[in-house]
Amino acid sequence: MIKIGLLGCGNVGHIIATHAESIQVVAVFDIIPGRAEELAALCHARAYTDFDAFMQEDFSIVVEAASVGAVRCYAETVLRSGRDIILLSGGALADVEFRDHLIEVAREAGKKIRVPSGAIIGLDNIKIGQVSPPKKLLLRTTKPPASLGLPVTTRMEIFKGLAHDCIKQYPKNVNVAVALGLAAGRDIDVELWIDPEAERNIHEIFVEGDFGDIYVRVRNVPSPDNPATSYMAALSILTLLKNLENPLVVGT
Ligand SMILES: NC(=O)C1=CN([C@@H]2O[C@H](COP(=O)(O)OP(=O)(O)OC[C@H]3O[C@@H](n4cnc5c(N)ncnc54)[C@H](OP(=O)(O)O)[C@@H]3O)[C@@H](O)[C@H]2O)C=CC1
Ligand SMILES: O=C([O-])CC(=O)C(=O)O
Repeated sequence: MIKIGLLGCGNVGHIIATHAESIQVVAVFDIIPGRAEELAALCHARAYTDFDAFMQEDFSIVVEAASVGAVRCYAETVLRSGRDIILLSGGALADVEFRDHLIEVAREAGKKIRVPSGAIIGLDNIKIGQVSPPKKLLLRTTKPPASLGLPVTTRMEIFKGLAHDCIKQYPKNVNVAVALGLAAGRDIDVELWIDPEAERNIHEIFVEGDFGDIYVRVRNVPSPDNPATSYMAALSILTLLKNLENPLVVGT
């Protein structure tokens, strides 16, 4: 059974810890002691607020479900310790210098950085962009005001530009945009909308290239404990973990 260390005991951490079937959550880490202890009790793991002590535990992979800042703080140490890491806050990799450094560390350590599909669909074949760059690659994300904590009463665009700039302003809402860009091999255009009529977190992907064109729309149910995070993001990690050791790999 794969043993994991869970970095982040919030909304996604709870879903992973309480739905894990083919994995064992050995240790959990959060900056807030009460959160770590409560989650550890739920999944029979050990709770840590000291990262170095957490890293002494016996697990082979760290699942990050915390924040962009946590990735910057801890990912390198995880890789250097000889563990793989799954990054839900993949927005941290929008910083090219940090990304290149982390990839080099992973290469030296012989370990993997995995960025799951998270709250979006289609990362597998967007990778064709790495061999045939798309002419257009746009993500239009629409969220209800609660997801962004903004008291907006009419639909409005709050960001238009490149993913690497958007993630700086909205690190809890557009990790998907950075993941899309990592898959496609280039930064992508992003529109972020806030809509009081929207009941779901909606991601629309528009791609045009030599292959033809794509339109994908995902209408995500917000997570029960964090409306900014779509429930699908937690399911995506659970699925990644379930398939880690499967000899049959489906999708590009
Ligand atoms: N790639 C994707 O598709 C998606 C990515 N995400 C990202 O996944 C992450 C987890 O989401 P979710 O579970 O809903 O978030 P939550 O805010 O519910 O939980 C995150 C937990 O991690 C803690 N935390 C944050 N930073 C650190 C740190 N440096 N060290 C230790 N603990 C830390 C938080 O504490 P505190 O509350 O004090 O900050 C909180 O307890 C977020 O970064 C989110 O933006 C979410 C959805 C989709
Ligand atoms: O959950 C979502 O819909 C997307 C999200 O928050 C993110 O990418 O950071």
